[in-house]
Amino acid sequence: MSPLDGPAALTARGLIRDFRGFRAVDQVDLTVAAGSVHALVGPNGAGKTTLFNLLTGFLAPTAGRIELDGHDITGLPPERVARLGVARSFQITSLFPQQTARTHVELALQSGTGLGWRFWRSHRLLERFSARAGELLDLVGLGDAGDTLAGSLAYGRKRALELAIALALDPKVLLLDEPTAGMGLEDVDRTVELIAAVRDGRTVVLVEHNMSVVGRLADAVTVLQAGRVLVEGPYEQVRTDPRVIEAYLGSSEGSADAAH
Ligand SMILES: Nc1ncnc2c1ncn2[C@@H]1O[C@H](COP(=O)(O)OP(=O)(O)OP(=O)(O)O)[C@@H](O)[C@H]1O
Repeated sequence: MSPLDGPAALTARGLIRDFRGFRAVDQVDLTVAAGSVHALVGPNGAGKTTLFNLLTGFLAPTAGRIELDGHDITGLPPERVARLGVARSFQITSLFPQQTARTHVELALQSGTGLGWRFWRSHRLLERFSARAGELLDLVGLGDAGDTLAGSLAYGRKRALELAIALALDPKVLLLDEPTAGMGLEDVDRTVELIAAVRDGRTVVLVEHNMSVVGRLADAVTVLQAGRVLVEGPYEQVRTDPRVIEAYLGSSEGSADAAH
């Protein structure tokens, strides 16, 4: 059975977000099936990041409702949303260049929220988490980099570290914001394999521009345009939808695959 036939993990109904009169997200309905990989795609400015921020509590909606496993989480602050099991990958800017990869994961494990570094503790306390931190580093392919300073990691490995930090929360729903952005082909392939490995037992929502990555990972795709849902459905159906091709290429020729 496809996860798309099962229950929803995350839903949005009539979601609206205005910025000083400008409607960035406009009446969005979204259903993310439990256990699925669900991609959010769309041209620049379509509202993907804003929607992501709404789903994780980083922004409050102007109107509408968000449910996690059927429970209303609308308007909850990001810490609460994270504790309920929704984690997002960190941006590289939130890594501490002078701390090791292992320390980052230990701190995320001990914070219990996956959100941050506000409860800085002693190294002795952190040691409690070192075995689990090692497992998570192994999982994302950083098993050999535990003692490496985050600032010295290559770009693709920094992104892998962000993923390990997000996974420290053991989230039910993992949100990944452009996980392959700025990567060379090799790192893209590694990241796709990594996401395929960590999706087991979880729901993954990803914003992704690279349609080949979407095709390899996503069960379902929501295409946004000008803040609205243009098309939603299984990947194979969405990629050949004339409205999607039009939105990406501005003509009915070609295919969404060309829109990297
Ligand atoms: N804080 C803000 N204040 C005002 N306008 C905003 C704000 N955040 C986003 N917007 C506007 O909302 C629209 C949607 O932006 P958003 O970043 O969500 O799009 P996106 O689909 O993620 O684009 P991209 O692919 O370029 O990241 C854009 O027109 C943007 O300028």
